[in-house]
Amino acid sequence: MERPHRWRLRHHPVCRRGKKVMIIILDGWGEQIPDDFNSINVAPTPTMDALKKTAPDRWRLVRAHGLSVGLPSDEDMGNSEVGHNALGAGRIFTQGAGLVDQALATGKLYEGAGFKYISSAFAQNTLHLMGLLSDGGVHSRLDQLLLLMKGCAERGAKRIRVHILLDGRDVAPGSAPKYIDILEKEFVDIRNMGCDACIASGGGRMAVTMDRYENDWGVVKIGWDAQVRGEAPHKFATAMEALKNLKEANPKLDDQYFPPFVIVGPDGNAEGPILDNDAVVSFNFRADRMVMAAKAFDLEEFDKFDRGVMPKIKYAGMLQYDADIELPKHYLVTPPLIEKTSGEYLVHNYVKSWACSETVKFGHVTFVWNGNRSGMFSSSLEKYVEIPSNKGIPFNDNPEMKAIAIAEKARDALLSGKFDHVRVNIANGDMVGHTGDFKATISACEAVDRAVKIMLDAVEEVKGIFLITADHGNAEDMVKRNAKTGEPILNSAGEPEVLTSHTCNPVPCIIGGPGLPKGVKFRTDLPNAGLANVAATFINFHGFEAPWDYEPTLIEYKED
Ligand SMILES: O=C(O)[C@H](O)COP(=O)(O)O
Ligand SMILES: [Mn+2]
Ligand SMILES: [Mn+2]
Repeated sequence: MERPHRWRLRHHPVCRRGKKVMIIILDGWGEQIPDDFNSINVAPTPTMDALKKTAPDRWRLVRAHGLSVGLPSDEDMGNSEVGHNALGAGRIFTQGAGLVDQALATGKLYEGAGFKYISSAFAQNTLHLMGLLSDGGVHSRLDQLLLLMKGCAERGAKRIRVHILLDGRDVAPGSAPKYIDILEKEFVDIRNMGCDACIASGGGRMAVTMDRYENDWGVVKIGWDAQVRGEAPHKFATAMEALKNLKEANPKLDDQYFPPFVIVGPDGNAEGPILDNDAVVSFNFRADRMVMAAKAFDLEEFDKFDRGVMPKIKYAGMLQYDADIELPKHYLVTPPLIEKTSGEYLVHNYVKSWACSETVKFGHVTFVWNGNRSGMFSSSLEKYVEIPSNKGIPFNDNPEMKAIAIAEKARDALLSGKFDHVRVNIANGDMVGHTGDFKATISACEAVDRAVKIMLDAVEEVKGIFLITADHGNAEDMVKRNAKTGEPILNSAGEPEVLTSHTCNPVPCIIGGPGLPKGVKFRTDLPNAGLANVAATFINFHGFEAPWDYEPTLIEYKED
């Protein structure tokens, strides 16, 4: 029998109400053997090192990848979306990757309203598929694209144009040709089915289309020009030729930063501009880096850049990227419904929250934390602060990013006495880790440690409680490793191969502060606990028992 839902939480037997609680999410900060390729190990991090000495009572590891965060398998590394969903919701939900897998395997994807909408264009017009071309499994998956393409061809698509975004961030730098090759081979089968298919445009994900949280609309505009108008500074006959030529011109160019290019036919005309009555599908399942493009494709009123003459298209997302604003209106797979998150419970129990990050992670600690929900639950009990990220500077050129500014704002929020729950995301370990620049990532970790110190000093001053954790690993491993020996894999020049992606490593979870009741420590009966166990833990720190359906708390109380 289902229990009647109640928002009001019971009082915790040991933790008292009214304590100031600081939640610090270190983005991309995992635990890995402390060798020379672990930037966190190499960086001077005195504050984090001192905390580790409190293990096992107040420092432990939690799982942040695979099944623990709702991904299809334990081979899947964690990511910010699934990590922050689990942290904020206190439960594990099957995430976009798995939902798309299921919808394709069962054929349900082709029965939904979204597919019906786009397929009405199949007989006479072109189907455009746009998204991240890799098997990283964070934003999209190549096998899903191939299945979708085939499914569409089987169901009458006559002309398919694929607009590719090169990865090199969730997968190895320089791996783009491998994925293009697989795609090109699939086109042969598709053409044999009577469907004319090819790549129409491309570019690196960080330079073209996949900006997030409105950091730089220019990135979306250059994608728009290439995809919709068939206009880009570089034109080539094939994507492979584009990669070869652009790399020759700039050998340091990484996949993720490739400029936009358009594929042209022998007549010099673009192979696949988006025209009236065409169908367009963005095949990324993850929302954050597709929301901006989805707005450009889906909204009638749009003023972020000049779209030129807007073609009348049928646009659908692989998922709906923002259910609150119904963006996009049409989609192929229904996203996970993540309700009754910790933020909503805190509001119902009159806990005042303050959340902050810099632009590139702001949505993680607000929108994603709240179960992919826009806005606040209560404008009187919550405040969200965004610190503008640097624009136009590679993250490895300024590895300090905004860590100190966030920490100082969090310190001030805590000391102001106006908030019970102060929550931040410190982005450096992740954003700089993704560049693969080892030296810069060491500086990033050093800055993170300084930021943590500022916030912990404030917790000390208000006699509060802190909880530090991370959403997934990244900075702790900068090289690809032999799965069996753990040794770095060397390239032909004898150098370790760079790892730009996240990892499958666990992340630390650390509790403390003068407000933590004596005798509260980590329990030892949850060795496989994951990020979803964190919410119950900080709800306890606010003086409440967690909701009954949340993953169990990490703490217990033992009198000495
Ligand atoms: O979008 C990105 O930057 C990467 O694909 C994943 O990083 P994130 O999950 O930490 O955002
Ligand atoms: Mn992250
Ligand atoms: Mn990341």
